[in-house]
Amino acid sequence: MDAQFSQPVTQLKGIGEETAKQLQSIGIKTIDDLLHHFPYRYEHFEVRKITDIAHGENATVTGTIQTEPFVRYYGKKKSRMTVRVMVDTVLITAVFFNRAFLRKQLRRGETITITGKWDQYKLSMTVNEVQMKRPSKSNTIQPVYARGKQVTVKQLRRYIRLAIDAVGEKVIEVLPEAYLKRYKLPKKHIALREIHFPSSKESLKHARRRLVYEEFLLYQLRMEWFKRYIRRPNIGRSHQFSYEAVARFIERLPFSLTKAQHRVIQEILRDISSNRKMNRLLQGDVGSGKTVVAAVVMYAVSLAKAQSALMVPTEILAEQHYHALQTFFKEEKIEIALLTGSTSPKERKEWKEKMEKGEVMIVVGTHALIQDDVIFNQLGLVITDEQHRFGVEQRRSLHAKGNDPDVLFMTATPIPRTLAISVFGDMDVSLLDELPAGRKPIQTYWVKPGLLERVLVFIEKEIQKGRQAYVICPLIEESEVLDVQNAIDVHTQLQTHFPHFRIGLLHGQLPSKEKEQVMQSFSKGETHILVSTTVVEVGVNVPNASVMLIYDADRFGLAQLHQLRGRVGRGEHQSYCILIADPKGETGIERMRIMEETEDGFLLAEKDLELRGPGDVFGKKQSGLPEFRIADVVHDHRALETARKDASQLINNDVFWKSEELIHLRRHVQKTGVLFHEK
Ligand SMILES: Nc1ncnc2c1ncn2[C@@H]1O[C@H](COP(=O)(O)OP(=O)(O)OP(=O)(O)O)[C@@H](O)[C@H]1O
Repeated sequence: MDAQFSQPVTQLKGIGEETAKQLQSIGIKTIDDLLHHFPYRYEHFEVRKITDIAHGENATVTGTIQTEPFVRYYGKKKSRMTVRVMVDTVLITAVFFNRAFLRKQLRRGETITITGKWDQYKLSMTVNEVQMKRPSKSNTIQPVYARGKQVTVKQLRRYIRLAIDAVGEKVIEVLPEAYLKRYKLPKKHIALREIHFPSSKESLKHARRRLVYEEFLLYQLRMEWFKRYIRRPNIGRSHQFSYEAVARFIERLPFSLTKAQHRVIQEILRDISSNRKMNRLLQGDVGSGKTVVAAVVMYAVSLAKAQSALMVPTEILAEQHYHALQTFFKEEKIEIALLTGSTSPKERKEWKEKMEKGEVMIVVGTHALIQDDVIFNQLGLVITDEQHRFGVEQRRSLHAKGNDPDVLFMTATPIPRTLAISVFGDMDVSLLDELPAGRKPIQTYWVKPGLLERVLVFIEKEIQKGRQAYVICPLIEESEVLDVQNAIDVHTQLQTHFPHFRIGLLHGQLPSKEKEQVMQSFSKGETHILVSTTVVEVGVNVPNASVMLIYDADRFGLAQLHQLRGRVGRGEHQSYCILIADPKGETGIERMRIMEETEDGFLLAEKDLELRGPGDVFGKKQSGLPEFRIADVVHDHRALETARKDASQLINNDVFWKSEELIHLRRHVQKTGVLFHEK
């Protein structure tokens, strides 16, 4: 970033063309690249007293060599070398495997520092690391770098040392003095030196803090700049409608809205009535009632004589939303269209004509909505539900159908707020953080597969009470490979077990019509149990269902389990989620426990992130999370939040555009080609 260091590495004394080539193989071209090639971990060598080290522990000691090395070879390459070393007042044996080449250096009387595994009974240490001297301090921390095939960590350390020494204090300080003071952050040149060659744990911590903050601040400044200035000329349509009419519509709904629903509706209505294009993310935990929010907003848009499109990822969901909207709009004279892959050509033609003429104000559909031949008369609002499932391309093409329509993304995937900001930083976020009144907490139990019989007895009782149950089996196709329960088998087993119950089977390979029928009959209460793959994960709403049984639960992400669990507890009945799993590792056990303990989707998502990393929560490819050089959006989320606030303050203050001190930040912001989000 700093102009003076954008020179090639060959400018450093000691780095020739050959080395430069090797460095290039790991993406290092300039001095600046070298400076910012941060260690991904550190090795800590803390010299300890031999008497303080427990048997089997890995530790570092220093001592004097007492004997000549003794080497024994096995075959051509293998060797075991021992040497006696006086450490403190204990004579120990240092054991080196396959390092006979060190023989000449291990001279009697020399001081060495060794790191390895201590055997208290044999008084020996199996050595991993050796330094032929006493360390200058009792505490040394060595950086470990990501390296290529051609460059070793040792070489990298040397080259980076060259770069650090060459630039010295000349590194440009991008952060304003006031910020350094406020957060007690070291200056850039100190932080760079300490991150590569820490003088203590403490100074390493501060160096990292500083670099993380800087990285986040620069990122957030670009986001804010984008939000305030780039987006500003993007003037959307101002939808004019009567707030009273909307209030009356809300009055007519079959239930009264929660406070959160009211608040979120206000936020969205304000957006659509302003002439700034809306770009908003509505996050609501499972069952928080997002559909009705969408209905109210679409109603308002229809009052403004514009059309709305509600795009959902599956046909089942499209059907369901369509039915829900019909109940909400039952007393209105507003026609609603349903457009999915299984809409008949005749119906499709009719709907399309009506949409083009502007006779249909609300359209619900799957990706069938975005085909080229679908033309809107006056598309004013696009709502996409579960946006993670749509590719950017699909969304873009729907937006393109309107004259810059307002956009609302709805998601039940609980993205922790900080992540939401880093992913969708250029969006406003609304939160539905309240469940409708009268919901009882879902009771979650984790059981081992051996207890299945008892679980089935329990399900039987619930069905006798008039309730229904879901049974989820993961992945129909890959059952052999992954050794998962096969939905078809489970369906057959259950039919044998419960001959008097009607049991439906739902999976992705069924023809759409059949899927729809299966879902409909479960929805109407005609089937008692629905055996399904994860197709029902998103959005399915059958309030009478009170049991969610999940096989092989440890194969799912927590966020996904939470989604599945959210299919029950949607009415007034006490509901249960039963997780069948036999996780082997600690993490797996921990995950099942967390599911038992918490029902808060956001907390779960944070836990999931901690345990598995963001890629796994959102699916590696579609995670869309920006990559940072040193910062970690999960672990450093506080810094991310601080940086976001600071960035917003800076950008909105005139001083930012004038101050001499802020020139470097300003330059950074104005660089183009950094806005990769949804543009
Ligand atoms: N304020 C309310 N009072 C009572 N019931 C409500 C309220 N809001 C929504 N509901 C009902 O709660 C159920 C869940 O609502 P909805 O399907 O919109 O949830 P959602 O937020 O889309 O959840 P998910 O992401 O799990 O699908 C529906 O049956 C809906 O009619």
